[in-house]
Amino acid sequence: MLVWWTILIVRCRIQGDGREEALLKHLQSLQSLSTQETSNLALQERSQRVLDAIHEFGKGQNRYLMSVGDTKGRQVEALVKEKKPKLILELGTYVGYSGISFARHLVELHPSSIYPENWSSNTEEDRAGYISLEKSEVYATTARGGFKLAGLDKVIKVVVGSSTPNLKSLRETLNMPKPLKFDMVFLDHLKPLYTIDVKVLEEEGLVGPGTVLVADNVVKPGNPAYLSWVRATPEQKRKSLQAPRLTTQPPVTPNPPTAEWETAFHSGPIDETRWAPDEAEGITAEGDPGLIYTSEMLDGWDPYTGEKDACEVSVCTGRQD
Ligand SMILES: C[S@@+](CC[C@H](N)C(=O)[O-])C[C@H]1O[C@@H](n2cnc3c(N)ncnc32)[C@H](O)[C@@H]1O
Repeated sequence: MLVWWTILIVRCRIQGDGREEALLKHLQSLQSLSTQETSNLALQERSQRVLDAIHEFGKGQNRYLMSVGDTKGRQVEALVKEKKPKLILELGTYVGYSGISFARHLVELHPSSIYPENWSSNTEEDRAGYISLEKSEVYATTARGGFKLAGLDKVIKVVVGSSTPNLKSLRETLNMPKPLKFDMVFLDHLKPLYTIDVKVLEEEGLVGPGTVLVADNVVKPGNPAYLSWVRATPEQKRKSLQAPRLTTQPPVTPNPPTAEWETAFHSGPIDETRWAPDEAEGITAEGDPGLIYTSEMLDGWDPYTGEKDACEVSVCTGRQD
């Protein structure tokens, strides 16, 4: 488990070894993705061609791409169609696979909404759109290229920078007046940042009753700190916040077996929810412990290795004062 954490952390920190730039060149060279070939296609078919081409590229030697993949991706797509979110936030764009998979449904679901190119425009308008945060400029460039080929460059806005400080200022960046919030958030960036970043979103009112949180990789490598936060009751969360914040990282623990979740929660969310990693850049947050989520795992598997993995889907159903 520790090995997986380490691999994922290292993977997520690096700017790539050139495979992501190579992917963009490859996509742009494919005749099947040229404007000539795709301009008459429906959005679903056009975007699917790009997804298939990304997936095929990732099968090559030393070309593993850390995308959500087909099985988990389709489950989240079904959720998008069911919940009909207007505003979706993604943490961790990478080369854009998940962005293409999920954002392509927005246009069909909300054909008469405005997809602002410039988010500083009129805040009264009925906005829909997909905002994706990515730390690496290199990955963001590849993703933007893919979004254009898929016909989604007007629907998806990529914000480049580190998640935690950018989430703090996101309401301002997007000129989103209160109480406007995200209807869906897909967390797929640095795993130890999930908990602190959700707490920042809760504090900023960018998630709240009605929001659906979807967190990838909660089995491989596992994320007990995050699961503790979204599965705890308001009482448990309030109690845990009375304990002092941790200044050093507690030992990384695997997900407890299902039968032991209750015990793990017995005295509030486990220790890691009170610790923020260095990558949070000094930002701390207590979240909004009054928010109530119903939370469960959607089982799936890794697109290339076939290992079991899952997304945690947490629907915020209300607030207890
Ligand atoms: C697993 S990949 C995302 C895969 C993508 N969602 C998909 O399914 O196609 C994780 C991404 O998170 C980015 N990342 C890591 N730490 C980040 C941070 N603090 N803020 C924003 N992005 C970060 C990495 O650069 C990487 O592109």
